[in-house]
Amino acid sequence: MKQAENLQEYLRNWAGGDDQRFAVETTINRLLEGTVAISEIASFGALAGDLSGEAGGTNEDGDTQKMFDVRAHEILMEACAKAPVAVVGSEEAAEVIEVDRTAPLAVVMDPLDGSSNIETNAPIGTIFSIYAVPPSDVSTLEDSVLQEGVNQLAAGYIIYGTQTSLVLTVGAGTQIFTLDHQAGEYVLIRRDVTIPHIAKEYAINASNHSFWDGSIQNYVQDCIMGYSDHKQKFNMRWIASLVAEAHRIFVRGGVFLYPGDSREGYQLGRLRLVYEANAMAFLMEQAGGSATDCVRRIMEIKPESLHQRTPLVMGSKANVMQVARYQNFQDDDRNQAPLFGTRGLFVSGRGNF
Ligand SMILES: O=P(O)(O)OC[C@H]1O[C@](O)(COP(=O)(O)O)[C@@H](O)[C@@H]1O
Ligand SMILES: [Mg+2]
Ligand SMILES: [Mg+2]
Repeated sequence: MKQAENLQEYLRNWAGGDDQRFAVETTINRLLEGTVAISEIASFGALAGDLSGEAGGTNEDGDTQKMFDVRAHEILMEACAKAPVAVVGSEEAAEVIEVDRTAPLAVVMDPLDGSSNIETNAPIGTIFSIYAVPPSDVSTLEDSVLQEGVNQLAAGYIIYGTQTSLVLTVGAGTQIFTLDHQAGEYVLIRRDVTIPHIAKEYAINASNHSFWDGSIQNYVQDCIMGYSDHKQKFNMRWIASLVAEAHRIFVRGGVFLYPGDSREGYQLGRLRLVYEANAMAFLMEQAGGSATDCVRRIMEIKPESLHQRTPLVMGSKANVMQVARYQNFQDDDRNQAPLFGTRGLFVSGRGNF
């Protein structure tokens, strides 16, 4: 399948050398062909019943695998086999998978994000990042997928929603494309997306409230109360699908939080650094937003394992910074400091943008 001319045009903004650009372009094109097939299943197949069921196993993170998770993984592995890809790290495989040791690129992917939503007909997606394989004399194949996010050559996600959209960066801004199903091509619809610096919409799974630490509880409480004596009201969303939450932020700004909490296994939250958070962080930063683990820049965290989790706060830059500021003010501070009282950090002025 030939991708739309304007996608190829964007890929020509490539800052690296010709060989690397060609390798990345080929890999993106093969992955996108795979996602067209996944999109067709999402629209016409899964909900008809054939792939919405459980596959009978769990992935490395303990999540129940759906048949569609497994099928999406297979489709994208076939895509990588047709591209200059040395190794793949996937949510749906315990270990990294060698494809062609001599090839220059490494791919990490969440083949199907939000798959617990399939039967509810909420948006699901695919997330991927592409890295250069470091020289083999200094690294193992696994090292290729355990790089800091700042080394990403390209990252993107596809959201299989009302429309199938692609959000892509090769480090030259973030672009939004929509799939023309008839032509089988992604067409550019928004060039150089800019996330508003500040917005009044937040997304968090509030059912975890009692497990959060004091700083997150305080932040969310202040969002609920609003600031400036409630004249600035916040809106709240939770779709339970990372691609859908990210897409809303690209369209109208806001902040998404999945912090660590005290549930067993959730100290570092739910999302995975290597194949979920880093791609989102690259896309957000290229659109003027940011992404942290509440404090640190996501893309500067050195991954230690493929399925490692990370807290994730992403979106409008001022909102993300504000969450970081709350990390310094725990419960005790709030009660002791007359500045906060019951009115919250927003009202006190300490948390203003
Ligand atoms: O179940 P929760 O706590 O609402 O978490 C939802 C989060 O989990 C995810 O579904 C995890 O992704 P996977 O479906 O790929 O495992 C995210 O898309 C979403 O943000
Ligand atoms: Mg996911
Ligand atoms: Mg997944």
